[in-house]
Amino acid sequence: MKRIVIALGGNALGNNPKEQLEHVNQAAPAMVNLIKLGYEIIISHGNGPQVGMLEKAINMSANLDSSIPHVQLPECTAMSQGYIGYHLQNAILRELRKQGMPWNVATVVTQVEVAADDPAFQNPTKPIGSFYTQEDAEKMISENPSLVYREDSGRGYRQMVASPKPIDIVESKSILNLLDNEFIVIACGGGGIPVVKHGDGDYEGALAVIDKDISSAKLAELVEADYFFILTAVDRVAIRFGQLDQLDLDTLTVAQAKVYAEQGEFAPGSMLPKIEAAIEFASSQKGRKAVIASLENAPLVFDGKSGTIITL
Ligand SMILES: Nc1ncnc2c1ncn2[C@@H]1O[C@H](COP(=O)(O)OP(=O)(O)O)[C@@H](O)[C@H]1O
Ligand SMILES: NC(=O)OP(=O)(O)O
Repeated sequence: MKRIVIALGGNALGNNPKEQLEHVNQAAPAMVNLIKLGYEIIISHGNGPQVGMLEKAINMSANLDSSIPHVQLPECTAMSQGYIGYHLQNAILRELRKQGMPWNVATVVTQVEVAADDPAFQNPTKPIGSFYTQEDAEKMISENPSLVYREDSGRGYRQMVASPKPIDIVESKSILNLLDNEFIVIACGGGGIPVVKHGDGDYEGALAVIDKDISSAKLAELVEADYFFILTAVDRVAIRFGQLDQLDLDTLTVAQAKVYAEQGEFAPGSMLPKIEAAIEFASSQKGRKAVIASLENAPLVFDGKSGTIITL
């Protein structure tokens, strides 16, 4: 049976529980339809806005009320996996029931190993949380100089955190076992909880947020996927993005994508990791297709009528 990995963008999931429910409910029928067509699906998702919201909400409360503990990024990613997985698995289960399909759904709390000496720990590039004006961002930096805020794809200023490269999916055996037993698996949420492996085999959480597109490419490799859909907030990858002469692309070869990436066409921390993940997947084996498209138009995307297709 052919396998499809679907990576859902954290920004495309909306800014609050109500919006998130609407977005996953809208996408669920199209995902279940893929199962009807004979594919196995594996779902991953981002958590940029959500992990930032959790981290800020809990730590601001902890600053005001000593009975509330401070929490760090790995715990916040774990929470975001539960929060997003809960909505996703319910939306898919409801759709499966409606269609009388006997599949099960499971969200796997997934840890992803990173290297303790990854240089990314010294150079924060992953945008998390809400978008702010430059003035608000400068105010927050003056209150806490250890924070980094930078502009994110013309959408405003966001907090930047370290984003080390994923090395290995700790729960890979559980994911494969669930797939072999007819489960729709939701895994690697928020790129996975970043962990460093110690000599004794124990894992320790790392202060970072892994890019979910790069982790999803690892997930696609693990499950030997045939297709890799990266669903975000734009219909297609563009060159000259945001300019008057923006050009949306229907197709992109790996070679073209590399050239455009070198020319700086894709914003770091947003479109660039999607392109890198698509290149990694499409290059790994001839015939593999990666598609970057919008979550909102998921039915059209799975029908081949929207999105940018990246092939070797
Ligand atoms: N060249 C480009 N083509 C299309 N979108 C781009 C490009 N460069 C930057 N972007 C921006 O990247 C965003 C996708 O990244 P992001 O919001 O981080 O994704 P996610 O949905 O995974 O959270 C798009 O919505 C768009 O605003
Ligand atoms: N963790 C992560 O990559 O999240 P986004 O897709 O929301 O940026």
